[in-house]
Amino acid sequence: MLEHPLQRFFHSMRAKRPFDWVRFQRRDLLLIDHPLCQAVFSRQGAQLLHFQPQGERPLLWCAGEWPALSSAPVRGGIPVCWPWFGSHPNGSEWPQQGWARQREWRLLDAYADESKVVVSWQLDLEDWHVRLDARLGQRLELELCSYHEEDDDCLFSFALQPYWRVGALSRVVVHGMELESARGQRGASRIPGTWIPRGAVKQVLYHPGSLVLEDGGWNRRLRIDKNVSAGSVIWHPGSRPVEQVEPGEAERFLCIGAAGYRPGGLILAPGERMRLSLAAGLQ
Ligand SMILES: O=P(O)(O)OC[C@H]1O[C@@H](O)[C@H](O)[C@@H](O)[C@@H]1O
Repeated sequence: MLEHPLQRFFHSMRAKRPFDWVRFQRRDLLLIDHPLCQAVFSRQGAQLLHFQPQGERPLLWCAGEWPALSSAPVRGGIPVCWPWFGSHPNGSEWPQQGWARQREWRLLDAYADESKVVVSWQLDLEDWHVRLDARLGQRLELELCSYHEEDDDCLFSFALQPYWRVGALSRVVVHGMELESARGQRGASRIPGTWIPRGAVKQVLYHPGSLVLEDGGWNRRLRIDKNVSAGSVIWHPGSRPVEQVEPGEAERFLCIGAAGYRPGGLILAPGERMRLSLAAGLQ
């Protein structure tokens, strides 16, 4: 059995290296096959759906069956939430997590050399612009940069919310939380800061450091870095049924990402560039 539904393209690889396109479940997919990694982006949402460093198991989880409606977001990989994260501050009729996941992005650039693959995507929606730069090798690095050309300051938030593939959620421990629980306290570094996911979780933590996802099931440690000003978004549905997650599949992922977010939203001035970065690699 495949450990990721998109590994199928590399098992039967007739693809041109390092880049090729396929049409799959009503989406355009950019396949990347490089000596350092294999990866798949969807043009819809500029979503990195699959990433597997050479010699390792996949880092990302992705649903096997995608919505028939091609504008509906695929669950899995690294969704780009933009230009708002979570619910829209003004109304529930707006799509959860913004427009970016539904739209077709423009591929700006894709090239590779011995040490990396670089892929850049852009989405322009009237006066709003966002660019995603990805650098892939043994680890992955993503940077989002956004600005708008409205006349006034605007409410804004964005996030990269990865679904990390784990051997078994029940054997996961997350390290690095001590930085949050310790904020402002003396002797903080002595607080043992491990967190064991149990049940549903939905949180944004503010701390300057990295988190480490230790996966006892696959016996590996994933280090997750973000830019200092970003929050760490942590999400899992627990036993609640969620679209595109088959029974038992929720045991195979945990979302830990980066969010440029504050309750009520951030203010983005006209022309101001706001960046969000996320990097991850096995230790
Ligand atoms: O189902 P979606 O839109 O992909 O979002 C997944 C989850 O993402 C989290 O960030 C939100 O806090 C949850 O409310 C949401 O359910």
